[in-house]
Amino acid sequence: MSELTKKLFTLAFIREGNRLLLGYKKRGFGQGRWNAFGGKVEAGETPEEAAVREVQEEAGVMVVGGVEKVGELLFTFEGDPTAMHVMVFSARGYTGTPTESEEMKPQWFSVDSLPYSLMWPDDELWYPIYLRGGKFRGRFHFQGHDKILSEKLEEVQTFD
Ligand SMILES: COc1nc(N)nc2c1ncn2[C@H]1C[C@H](O)[C@@H](COP(=O)(O)OP(=O)(O)OP(=O)(O)O)O1
Repeated sequence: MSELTKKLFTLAFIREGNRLLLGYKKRGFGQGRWNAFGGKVEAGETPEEAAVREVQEEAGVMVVGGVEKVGELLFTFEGDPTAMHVMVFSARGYTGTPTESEEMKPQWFSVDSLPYSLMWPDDELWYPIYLRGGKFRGRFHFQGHDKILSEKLEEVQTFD
């Protein structure tokens, strides 16, 4: 079996009570889907620093008080030797007004009516854990970008 190369990404949430800020991805990977904010971790950055930077670049708001890690996900795609290792964070606070960027169009959603049919198919499996304050670790193997062939998801207390 061939070796997988793992690339590190972030995904970060801005949440205010019962509403969650998502962005409509206008270009690139995941184009046409609503998602949290994130991208590649650059050389010399910690995942936390990358998460804060991506939120600022994509949603136009500044994270205040840092980010808390809430999840760790591994995505693999049939026929693709590169796995996406995604660290999921929740911002402790933010300042500023969400503003459309070249990559994302931000919009607030009620946590009770998230647009799951327009999001990645894995999201409706792990979002409920995040939304009730839990932490999780999961892996999802895709055929194309629409079909999950296999999955493993667990709620965890810590990430050590
Ligand atoms: C496969 O399922 C996925 N579900 C969810 N919810 N999010 C995913 C999934 N696969 C990837 N992602 C996330 C991880 C990252 O936040 C983005 C992809 O990052 P992107 O390619 O946009 O990285 P950037 O550094 O912003 O890229 P460019 O600046 O080169 O456009 O999707």
